[in-house]
Amino acid sequence: MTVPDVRLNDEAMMPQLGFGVFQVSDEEAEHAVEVALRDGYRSVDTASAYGNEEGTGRALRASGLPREELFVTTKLWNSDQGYDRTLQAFDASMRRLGLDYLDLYLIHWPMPGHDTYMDTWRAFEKLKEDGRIRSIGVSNFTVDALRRVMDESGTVPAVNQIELHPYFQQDELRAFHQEHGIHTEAWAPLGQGQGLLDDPVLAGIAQAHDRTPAQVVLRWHVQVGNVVIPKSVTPRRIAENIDVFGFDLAPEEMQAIAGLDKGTRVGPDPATFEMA
Ligand SMILES: NC(=O)C1=CN([C@@H]2O[C@H](COP(=O)(O)OP(=O)(O)OC[C@H]3O[C@@H](n4cnc5c(N)ncnc54)[C@H](OP(=O)(O)O)[C@@H]3O)[C@@H](O)[C@H]2O)C=CC1
Ligand SMILES: O=C(O)C(=O)[C@@H](O)[C@H](O)C(=O)CO
Repeated sequence: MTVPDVRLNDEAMMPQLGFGVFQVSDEEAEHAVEVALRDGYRSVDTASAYGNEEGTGRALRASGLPREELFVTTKLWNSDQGYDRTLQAFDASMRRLGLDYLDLYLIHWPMPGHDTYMDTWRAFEKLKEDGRIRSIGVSNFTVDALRRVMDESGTVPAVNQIELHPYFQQDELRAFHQEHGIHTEAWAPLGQGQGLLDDPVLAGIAQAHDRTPAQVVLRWHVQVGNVVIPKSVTPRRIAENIDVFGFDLAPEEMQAIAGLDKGTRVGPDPATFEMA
């Protein structure tokens, strides 16, 4: 299974579908990433906060795949924000991953009340200038935080990784990303497996294509243009989730899914999430 790439605003290419490892132990991540890489995934999304960078790194090395065929993302946790702390946290993540460069580094949350994301971003720019990171981006950033990063640094984040699924479609933020050349990456693309996958509209579309509701949701993301990083530790689902490039949703099916938006999150609100 080959996944198409998207071109980021710094000209780097990123697979449109990757593999997420939130809420997966280090050992489980090693096994799940090995399965995913065998099934054709080439992009992996981890974070220092997930506690599984080491297992992820072991699986990447065990795959024997050339480094340039892999796209690895990790994230700077909230308690490491600030210029010097970021440089140290990056080194620690790279040691755990066992990599000598990173494809994409994200500020995990803006924590606007702490007011440290600008210093953090300057460290990201330095790491990119030094060739240690290919692309720098953010996660859970609001329009206000994105504007400030762009206005004060002059650098446009390559990616904003945000909660996004049919029940929480983020039209306004996606439009802002499009206007400024920021790529939208969807976390919890399957709504974290809660409720969404039982939706009767998705069930009907899935039945019409002889696919599963999860495949329909992931196909919707792909056709909308999002980068997606579904997580699973179940081998059958890992294979199913990457098998979404052999069918198309019709305009009326895309429209029906657009109509499912409830504006309800499964995760924290970035405007107020300050956990450090
Ligand atoms: N930047 C951020 O703040 C955040 C980033 N993320 C990133 O995004 C990734 C994806 O988001 P995540 O929160 O994990 O949620 P997802 O939307 O990917 O859902 C994962 C859940 O769905 C289940 N599932 C997966 N595939 C299927 C399927 N085909 N059919 C039915 N159920 C399925 C999984 O079960 P099982 O594993 O048991 O198969 C798991 O319970 C994370 O792993 C992480 O990398 C996530 C949260 C926040
Ligand atoms: O998974 C992530 O990447 C997250 O940041 C979230 O899970 C977040 O830490 C959270 O949900 C805390 O309750």
